[in-house]
Amino acid sequence: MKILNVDQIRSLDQSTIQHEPIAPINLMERAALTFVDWFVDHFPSTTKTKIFCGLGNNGGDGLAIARLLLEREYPVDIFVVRYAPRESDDFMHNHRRLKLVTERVHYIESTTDIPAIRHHDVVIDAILGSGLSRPTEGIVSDTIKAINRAPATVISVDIASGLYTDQPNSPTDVIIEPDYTLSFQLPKLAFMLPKNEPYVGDWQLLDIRLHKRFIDLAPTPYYFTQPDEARLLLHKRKRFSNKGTFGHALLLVGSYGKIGAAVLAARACLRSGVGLLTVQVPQCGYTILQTSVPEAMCSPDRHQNVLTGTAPAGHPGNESIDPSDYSTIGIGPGIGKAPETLAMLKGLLPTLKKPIVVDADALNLLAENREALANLPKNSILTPHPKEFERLTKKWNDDYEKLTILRDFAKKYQVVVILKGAHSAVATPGGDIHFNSTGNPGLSTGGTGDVLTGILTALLAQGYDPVEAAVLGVFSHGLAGDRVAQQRGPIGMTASDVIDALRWE
Ligand SMILES: NC(=O)C1=CN([C@@H]2O[C@H](COP(=O)(O)OP(=O)(O)OC[C@H]3O[C@@H](n4cnc5c(N)ncnc54)[C@H](O)[C@@H]3O)[C@@H](O)[C@H]2O)[C@@H](O)CC1
Ligand SMILES: Nc1ncnc2c1ncn2[C@@H]1O[C@H](COP(=O)(O)OP(=O)(O)O)[C@@H](O)[C@H]1O
Ligand SMILES: [K+]
Repeated sequence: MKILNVDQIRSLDQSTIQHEPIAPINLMERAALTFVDWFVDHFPSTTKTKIFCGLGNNGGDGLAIARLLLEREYPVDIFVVRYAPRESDDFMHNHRRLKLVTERVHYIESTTDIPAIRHHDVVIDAILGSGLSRPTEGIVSDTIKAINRAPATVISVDIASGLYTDQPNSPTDVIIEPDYTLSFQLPKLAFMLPKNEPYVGDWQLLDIRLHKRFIDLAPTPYYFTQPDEARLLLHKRKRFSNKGTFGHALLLVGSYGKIGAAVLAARACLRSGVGLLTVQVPQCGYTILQTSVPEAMCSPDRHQNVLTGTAPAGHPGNESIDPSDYSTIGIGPGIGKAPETLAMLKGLLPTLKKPIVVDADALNLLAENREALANLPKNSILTPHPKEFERLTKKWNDDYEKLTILRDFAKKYQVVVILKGAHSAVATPGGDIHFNSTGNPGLSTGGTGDVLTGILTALLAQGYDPVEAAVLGVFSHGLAGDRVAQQRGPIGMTASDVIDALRWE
């Protein structure tokens, strides 16, 4: 699914009006009806509802919603925030229609007009929508502050009033903090960004049947992965396949005290369909790995003997291993940053000809030795969390600047970068970003990133295109986390639970 910018959203509305064709006021009515359908599913008709409307089309939506809820006998009060002398045409039309059916339209011109909002009230925020062009001020921001202070449930129509759709807000901006945002047709870029969490709440899309062909043709670098899109990426298995069909992956993982990372990555790799797996761990991990992951072959690094105490602390690499014997390599989880590990990484990269997966301390080592980044095989997948990405690049002032840095980095090094977190962002070498739609805060626990590395390594080994592997991999990883959360709640989820919940169908 595409994410369009605010100018494109405006053109999309116009295109729908022209091509369907449909009168603007009827499109607004359709939007209001879809909102009301959701509302009646979630709140009983006894719900005391206060609808705050601005003077543009978002306010027009609010007025239409008010009329439709009154028809369904909800106790509704309407508050129009009169911050300017002019209203939009569709606002005025809906205002006239509403006045014919209710007396309960109130006007807010000064703070004394702002009503008390009580605990069981539900507030619908239709003050400002995607037409926001400057920070809120005066009576608009006073009303927003009053709504934010109130103990009521708040639902924003399309987008929280005061939140920009696709540009940064300043930290001093006054913005509605909703419990829900019900947004029309397509997600807004603002919903993908961590700093906006308080201004988005639980967001959902309402399908108002905007012009599909316009959306199909609209150019954008931003996408939001839908379940059917992810499923289409999945390779079907042929009846006469054998383990050789699905690649031989090599994982370079683990160090003393971090063999668990190796076990998790290996188990996830096997659960993601790899044909054969070899895991290279330091000598100290040999027995652990062979016992806990019997399906994997283990190639212990013989430099290391923890019993004598003379062993190197890190992951110096096993000279008997030839990278060209493997379909791909996953490197990083638990390897540490010892000098011999750095030497291994620096020696390995120039010898590689196929894309690999780079995670965790391999990324931190690259951050400290940025000249080695140029040796990454093209189309490799890097999986930094935000702190690792900052080490690889620089500090950003806001989430939008972070997206620019992310796209530039992926383009410069011709790699796929998965910036992990809620709505993990997959940046492609072509400069696009695919935001993930699965996952939950239960995944914020040690080891889930190692699981992702195992998944991605398995997908590359099976011959998936690296961008498709990244999009499908983060989607399936998040979905596994969602299955676990559904069964036992997000708190207490472990990385092993996520592996067990992986399903490829
Ligand atoms: N055009 C359409 O066909 C549809 C539009 N829809 C609704 O229309 C909304 C967009 O409507 P508009 O473009 O009228 O935008 P808004 O309703 O956000 O209002 C924009 C108006 O407010 C003013 N304004 C901007 N920032 C302000 C601020 N900080 N303080 C005070 N005034 C400010 C602008 O100058 C403009 O006059 C969407 O969010 C959605 O809710 C929906 O009805 C779906 C269909
Ligand atoms: N709040 C969240 N919502 C969705 N996914 C999350 C959230 N927190 C973490 N994750 C996911 O969990 C994984 C954590 O990876 P990482 O930070 O590398 O952990 P570790 O290094 O312990 O394995 C990533 O895939 C990330 O996207
Ligand atoms: K709004």
